[in-house]
Amino acid sequence: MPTLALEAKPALVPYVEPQETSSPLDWAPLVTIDLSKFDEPGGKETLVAELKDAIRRWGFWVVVGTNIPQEDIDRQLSIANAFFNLPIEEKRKESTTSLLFVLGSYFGYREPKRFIGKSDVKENMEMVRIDCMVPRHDFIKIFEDEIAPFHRQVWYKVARKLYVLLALVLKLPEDYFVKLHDYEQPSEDHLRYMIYHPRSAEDDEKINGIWSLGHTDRLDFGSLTLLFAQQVAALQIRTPDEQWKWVKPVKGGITCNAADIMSFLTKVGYVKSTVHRVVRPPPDQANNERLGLFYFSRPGNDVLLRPAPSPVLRKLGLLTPADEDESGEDVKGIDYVRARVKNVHDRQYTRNGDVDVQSTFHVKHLKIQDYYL
Ligand SMILES: O=C(O)CCC(=O)C(=O)O
Ligand SMILES: [Fe+2]
Repeated sequence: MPTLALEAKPALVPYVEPQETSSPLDWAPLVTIDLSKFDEPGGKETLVAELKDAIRRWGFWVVVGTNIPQEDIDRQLSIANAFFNLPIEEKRKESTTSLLFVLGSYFGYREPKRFIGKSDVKENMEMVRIDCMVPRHDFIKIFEDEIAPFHRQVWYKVARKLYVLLALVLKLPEDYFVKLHDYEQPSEDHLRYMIYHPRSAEDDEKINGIWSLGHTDRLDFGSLTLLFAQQVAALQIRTPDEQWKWVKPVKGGITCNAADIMSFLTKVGYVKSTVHRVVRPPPDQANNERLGLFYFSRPGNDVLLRPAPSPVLRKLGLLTPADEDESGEDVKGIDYVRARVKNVHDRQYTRNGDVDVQSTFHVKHLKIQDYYL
C-alpha cells in the first residue's frame, strides 16, 4: 500500500471537466446575481431586488462576478480528484467513523458503504469534508496552504456579500448575518469535495435513477450552500409548482441555495430552503464521474439561534411574541448541527421508499421534523 510523505507535495494531474451535455433538459430559470456590482454605486440595491425574488420563490440562485480566479477553482478540483484517486486504504485513514456520527460530527472522509433503502444497490458518492479545526487526512494537510486560503476567499468574496444582501432584503443592519457567521469565530463552516461514480443503467433503474433523495439542506445543516459549477447535470430542484427542474451548471459561476438555518432564522418560510435531489445524468454524461466542490456556511458554534428581529418579518406577522422574548431557552448553532447530523447519519441504511422516511428529533425544546421525498 503506498504511503504519503507528508513533506512532499505531489504534482497533480490537472482535472479536466467533462463535456457539457447537449441533451435538451428542462432547466430551472434561476436568477443570476452578478457580485461584481456589489461595490458599484447603487449596485447593492439592484442585487437586493434580484436576490429577494430568488430567495422567496426558488431558494436557489446563481452567482457570477465573484473575482475568485478560475485557476483557484480548477486547482481545488484537481486536489479533490487526486484525493479520490488514492487507494481506498489510504482514504480510510482519516475516515468518518460511525462513532463520530453517534456524536453528531462528521468531518473527514466518508466512503459509500450504505445501501439505498432496501435495494441491493449501494450509494455511489464519496466525500471529504474539510473543516479547519479537526485533524486532517495527510493528503489534505499537504495542500492545506492552498485549501485554507481558498476557503477564506470564498467566505470574503461570496458568502459574506450574500449575507449582507440577505440582511438588506430583510431590512436588518447590514452585518446582522455576517456576525452570526463570522469567519474568524469557531464554527463548523467547511469545504466539501465530493464525487459521484457512474452506475450501470440496470442498477440505476432499481433505485429509479435517484442518486440522492429530495431534501432540503438539513444534511449539512447550515445557512448557505455554495456549489461550484461542474459540468455533469444531475442536480434538480422542486419548483414552487412542484415540478422537478434541472440546475444548469454555469462555467465560473456558483449555484447557491439557502439551507435550513437561513430558513429557520426567517421563520421557516421567508427565505425558502428548497427541496432538491440528484439524479442519473442525461445519456451523454451518464458515464462521467461527477466531481463537486462545495462550501457550506454554518453559524458560529456559540451563536444563539432565534428568528431575526426583521421589520419585514414583523410586518408580515411572522414574528411571535415568543420569538421576540429574549429570556426564552436558547439553542446554540452547534447543538442544532450535532443533533441533525446524528439523526441523518447514525444509521445503517439511507432513507428511501418506505425506510424511515419521516422522523423527528429534538434539540432542547425544539422539535424538528426531518423528512425525505
Ligand atoms: O451534488 C449536488 O449537486 C448536490 C448535493 C446535495 O444536494 C447535498 O449534498 O446536499
Ligand atoms: Fe443538498
